[in-house]
Parts: sequence; structure tokens; C-alpha cells
Amino acid sequence: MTPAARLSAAIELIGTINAQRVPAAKALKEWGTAHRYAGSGDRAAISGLVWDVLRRRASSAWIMDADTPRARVLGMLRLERGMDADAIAALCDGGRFAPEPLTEGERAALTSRSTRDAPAHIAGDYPEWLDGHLAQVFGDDRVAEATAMASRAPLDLRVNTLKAKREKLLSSLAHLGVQPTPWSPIGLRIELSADARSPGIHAEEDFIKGAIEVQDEGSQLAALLSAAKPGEQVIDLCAGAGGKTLALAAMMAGKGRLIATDHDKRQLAPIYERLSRAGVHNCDVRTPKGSNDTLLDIHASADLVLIDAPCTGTGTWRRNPDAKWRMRPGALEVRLKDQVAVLDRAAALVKPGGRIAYITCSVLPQENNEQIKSFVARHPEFAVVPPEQTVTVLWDKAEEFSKAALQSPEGWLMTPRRTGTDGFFVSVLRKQA
Ligand SMILES: C[S@@+](CC[C@H](N)C(=O)[O-])C[C@H]1O[C@@H](n2cnc3c(N)ncnc32)[C@H](O)[C@@H]1O
Repeated sequence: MTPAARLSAAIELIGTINAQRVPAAKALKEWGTAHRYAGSGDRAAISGLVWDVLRRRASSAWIMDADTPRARVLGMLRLERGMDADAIAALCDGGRFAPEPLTEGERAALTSRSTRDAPAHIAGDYPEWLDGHLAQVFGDDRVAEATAMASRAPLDLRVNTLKAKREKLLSSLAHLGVQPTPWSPIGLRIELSADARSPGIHAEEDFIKGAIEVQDEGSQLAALLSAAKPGEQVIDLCAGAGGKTLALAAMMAGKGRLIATDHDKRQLAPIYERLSRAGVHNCDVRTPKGSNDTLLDIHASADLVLIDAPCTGTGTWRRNPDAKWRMRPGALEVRLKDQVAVLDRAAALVKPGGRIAYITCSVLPQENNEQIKSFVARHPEFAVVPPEQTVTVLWDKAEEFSKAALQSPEGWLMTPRRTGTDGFFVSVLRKQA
């Protein structure tokens, strides 16, 4: 397919996603099935166009002064891909399979309009109802923060230190263009271009042997900030597919007791294979059976309970720009209740002197600072460990990280704009000895 034909396909797909209100991933899959002649390069390029439109959906429509699939795609080329009106006109030449030529109005919009006077939620591309929430945490920076949250994310890998060292993987994965991540001492990064095909990490020998896992650097840092140590009893209360469990296991270096559980057994399903591949032998996975409590035998004995809390996921919008437009206020209310439940459950599991590491991949203060403040009010036996103490686990990067991340009395907030990671909040709380 020509670049112009790919553009036409993207306009068609944006129309389908709008009209049928289907998730973008589903629409892209169905399009691929119906257009088998399209090669993998075409599919990757078309997906890239569609995801980029979703990143900049509101601002693209604003600069075109029209909210149609075509306007959104043209506006995105200007805003996200940095193309000028002439370059866009060259693609839209009206030829076979190409989009219709630009109208005078479209050319004028592409040349003269900007988001300078747009309301914050349009310039920053997020649902209007979230404006007050984002203003609370970012103030006047919310457009810049949200714009970074709309940008494309790199692919990050975590080196499994039970099996390998980063130096060795830098050379064995050199063909993928891996670089060390800026903060995590065990992270590798692959920058992906707009049209990039998946680098096929799951088929790499290092992945199959368990030396690497896919994990955003922010998620790696969140696990590191919990400071799990060899010999401790650690409970991963919301283990899901085990991303944090694997990171904790590596930090514990095979020593101590790690318990992974989740209230939804389906979420836990992939964890067994992942633990086995990673060479983890000290993890006890507790799958819920009916309504029985999987941790009935634990009474205030854990050194660390890690809560990778169910949350709205606003910090991961750059990986799933479709999700932000689908998010509803009701979802936030449900998550807030879930977070209270897991925090209260964790409080009883921690031993005196032990700690809770509370993590969300959200930037919303209700799920982060406010949740911690009300937890401490309900459980005065817990106090927040000052963030300047928790950050020392990052050694030589601690000072620079402290300047980059947003610090509050309750913990650290990482954001794409500040730390180049997904948005993650981390608070560590200690129970009175
Ligand atoms: C952010 S996800 C966990 C991701 C996982 N830790 C990882 O790194 O791959 C949150 C998890 O919390 C679980 N969850 C929600 N409410 C819970 C509760 N009350 N108790 C335990 N787990 C809960 C969900 O099933 C979901 O798997």
C-alpha cells in the first residue's frame, strides 16, 4: 500500500471506531482480517496512524475546526507528526486509493490554526470531566503533562537479575537498539518510531530463557521503591499477571518468602508460567477458591505488603490512548472503593515495624495522596515513610530523580513529562513497631 492508501485506510477506521463505538484494537484486528492483502508493514503503519489520532483526538479536531474522521487524521498529521500543509497535500492528491485533495478551508486551518486558545482539556487531549482532577495535581502545567501523557511510549524491558546482568543484555539485544533506561539500574529501552512493527520480544532467546520481561520503567521503579529485601516475608496482594511479583522476586534474590495473590483468579493465570520462566522458586501463589480468604493464616507477620492497586490507569494513557476517551466518572468511584478495601486488608497483614508499598498507575489525586491521607486517618498506627528516605534505593540517581518526580508528603508521582515513564504513584507506609 502507498502512504496515501494507508492514510485513507486510517480515515475509514477512525470513522468505524466513531460510528460503531468499538475499541480501537478490535476495529484494527477486524480491518486486518478483512484486508488480508495488507502486509505487516501496512498494518503497523495504519495502526500507528489510528493510535496517533486517538492520542490527539480533541486537539486535532480543534485545529481543523471540524470533528470528522478526515479532520482528525489531517489535524493529527500536523500536530503529532509535525507535517506542514504542503506535505499533507502531497499525500492527499486524490489519486487512486488516496484521500481527496485538501480544500481551501483545510489548507488554511493547517496553516494558521493552533491550540493556543483552546480550553485545557482540548489542548491536552483528555475528557473534560477530568480537568478539575488534573488541575488539582498539575495546576497550570496540566496541558503540558497531559500532552506528554498522550505521546508515544517506548518499549521498556526489565532485566531479571536472577538470571542475567544488564551489561550482557545490552550486547545480546543490540540488534533491537536497546539502551539503558535513565533511572532503573535494571531497565532497557527500545525507542519505537510511529510506523514501527512490534520488535517481537517474546521470540527473543533472552526472553524465552527468562532473562528479560516487558515492564515500563515506572513500574520497575515502583517495585524498587518498595525496598523488598532478601529474607523478608513479602505479600503481593494485587499480583494479577505478576509484573511486580517478578520484580520483587528478583530483589529478594531467591531468599525469603514471597506470597502472590489476587481476588480475581483469572488475572493470576499467567503468573505460573512467568515465575517458572524467570527461575523464581520462593513464590507461593495463592489462587482464590470461592469466597475463602487466601491469606487466613497470615496474622500481622509480613515485612512488606505491596499493593499494586486497582486504579483508573490514567498513567498508562500513552500506551492505550483509546482508554482515556472511554473512561467514565463511575469507574473512578468503583476504583476508589476497591483501593480502600485492599489498603484496609493490607493493614492487618503487616507486622509491627513492617511496611505497605501502595502503588497506582494513575495521576489522579483521589487515588493517590487523598487515598493515603484517609488511610492514615483510619489507621493511625501507620505513618508515611518520608519520600526522601524511600528514594535512596536509587543510589546515584536518587538526587536527580527527586528533582524530576513530583514529591508530596505522601509519596512520589512519576509522569511521562517528568520522568519519561508511565504515570506511577508510590507511597510507602510503616506500621508502628
Ligand atoms: C494494577 S492490577 C495488578 C497488576 C499486576 N500487579 C502486575 O504488575 O502485572 C490490579 C489488580 O488488583 C486486583 N484487585 C482488585 N481488587 C482487589 C482486592 N480487593 N483484593 C485483591 N486484589 C484486587 C485486580 O484483579 C487486578 O489484578
